[in-house]
Amino acid sequence: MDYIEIDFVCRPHDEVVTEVLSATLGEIGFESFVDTELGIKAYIQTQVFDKGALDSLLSDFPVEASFDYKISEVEDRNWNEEWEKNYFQPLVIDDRCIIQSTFHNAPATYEYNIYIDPKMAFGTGHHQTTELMIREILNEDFSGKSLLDMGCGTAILAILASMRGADPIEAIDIDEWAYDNAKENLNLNKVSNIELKIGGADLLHADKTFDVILANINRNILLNDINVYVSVLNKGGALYMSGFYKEDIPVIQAECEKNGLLFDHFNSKDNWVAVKFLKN
Ligand SMILES: C[S@@+](CC[C@H](N)C(=O)[O-])C[C@H]1O[C@@H](n2cnc3c(N)ncnc32)[C@H](O)[C@@H]1O
Repeated sequence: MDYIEIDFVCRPHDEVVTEVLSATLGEIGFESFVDTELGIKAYIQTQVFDKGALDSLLSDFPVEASFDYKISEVEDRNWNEEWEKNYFQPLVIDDRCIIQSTFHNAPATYEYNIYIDPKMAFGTGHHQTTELMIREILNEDFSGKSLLDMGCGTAILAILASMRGADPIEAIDIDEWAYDNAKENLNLNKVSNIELKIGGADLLHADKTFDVILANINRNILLNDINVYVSVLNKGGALYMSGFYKEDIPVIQAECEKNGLLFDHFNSKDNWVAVKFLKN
């Protein structure tokens, strides 16, 4: 999948401006953000990028600030290598779970030892949303529950859910890179009860339903697809979602309630949230 990188110079360059900028860019499809000396770099899938939407966002920016930006295309391979070298270090969550790559040699002495070679796929645990979802999985009993990991990326959540007893599991991602990478990671972790598929919510049908659905994607895709997720969620089942900010909870909650779900709780980190809803 091709990505566009936008290098923003922010004036003033302070935490409020960069946080509001990444939050509002997230609303128009930007997926990841890296701090730089003068502002941030933001990444979006080429096919989702809309320059008009970006310019109107900047001209209506809610905080006193001005911006210069430079757009460039990012080659998959360079992005991947740079990212792996610079950002992916072994990560321990709650002293229970370690996520590392095969090129790390951290001790694998935790309750859950996960190996992820991320390539271009999203999901090493380092993004706040992945970490929040991991915490949700660590805190729930998934034994014997059928589970769907929608937007699986590296399949990190499905792999941990499998280690926590979920079975059977389906993991779906719209991105071919993610599919290929998830397949490698299932082999690396010797997990054999996860069926991988490429696609979106159109792959979900009422003849195959789940006790648990995990969906760490983004606000707009979730809002669009919640009704489909609910249609394949069993009675008494749980829908966990992340990929959006605290201020998005009311609109996500309204869509869930419209589809008959009940709010259970949310968790947050750096303004990102993971939420849990139940189907009665
Ligand atoms: C934020 S990443 C999450 C990856 C991983 N589940 C995690 O928690 O780290 C979102 C993933 O959703 C995928 N995705 C985007 N739109 C989707 C859609 N409509 N249906 C399914 N997957 C989608 C992306 O390709 C990406 O791998």
